[in-house]
Amino acid sequence: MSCESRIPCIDFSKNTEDLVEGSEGWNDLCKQVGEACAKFGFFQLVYDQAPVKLHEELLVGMKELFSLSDKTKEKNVHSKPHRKTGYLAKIEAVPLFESLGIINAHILDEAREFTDLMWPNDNPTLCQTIHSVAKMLQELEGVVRKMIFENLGVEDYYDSNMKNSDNIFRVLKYKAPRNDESNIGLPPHTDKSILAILYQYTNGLEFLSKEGQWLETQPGTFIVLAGEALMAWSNGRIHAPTHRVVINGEKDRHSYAIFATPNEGATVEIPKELIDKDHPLQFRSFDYMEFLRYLYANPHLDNHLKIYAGVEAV
Ligand SMILES: O=C(O)CCC(=O)C(=O)O
Ligand SMILES: [Fe+2]
Repeated sequence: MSCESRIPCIDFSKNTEDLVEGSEGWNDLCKQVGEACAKFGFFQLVYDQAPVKLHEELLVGMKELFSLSDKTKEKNVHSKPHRKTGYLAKIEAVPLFESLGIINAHILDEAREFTDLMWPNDNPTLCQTIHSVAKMLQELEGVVRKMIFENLGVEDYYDSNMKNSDNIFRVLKYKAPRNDESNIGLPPHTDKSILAILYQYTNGLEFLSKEGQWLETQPGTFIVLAGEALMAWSNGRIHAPTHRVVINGEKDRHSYAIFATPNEGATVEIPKELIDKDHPLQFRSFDYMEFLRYLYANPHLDNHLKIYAGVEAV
């Protein structure tokens, strides 16, 4: 799989040894991942170990899922304050967009709870598919996070950081716009999560480069992107990129993603090792769920994190 040349592309499949911690390949990947996350905040990830069949099965299941009645999909109520764990649709600002989120679907019982809710008569195939994909992405996210921490020299924080996070697996659908509708599937935004790993079946996801250009990504590879929780935690060393979704063509667009986020009660606190004369403290410690509550209570604001937890330079 080739990548757009202006976008960092990191190959995890070249050699299985590369994913063995401490190997030469691992150290090289840590550097590539760390640099891409600092400079761009995202990269395309080649990971051939992901069976093509799994993406195809999930797409079939996703279409089945989205064709259920609204009443059924609305049963997937979000766990507060994470709106993204529930059913999101019919939002005025994003009329083409629809999504269903499941918290910790890498745990089989959680995936089953979701499919049982949608299909009281069972859908064991989709339950298994969701679980397998979420598990693969959850593991992959853990590897990427470890590489970032190693590259920043703060790997001692890795275990507690992982322990204090959850993941949200989401399937997303964007209706093809009618002639009189805008083709913006999701307007420009930054994610509030730690890291997301996303797969798009058709193109449409675009990133704003630091130079102000929109960069298109290709379908068929995983895309890793950093969110504001990681940007803040890293004292601004990791970039949380602005991105948007544009619907090209006349077909509905589907994607799926895992979003790692701090869990209930978790505090985002910058490690002391990442604060120095050249990198003064940018954010005070904050409770992540409280931040989300603030965010949802103030939808009219921009730059929530800076206002909520930013430390003025002295
Ligand atoms: O569907 C996509 O490609 C992107 C979704 C996204 O950016 C989000 O859910 O935050
Ligand atoms: Fe996003």
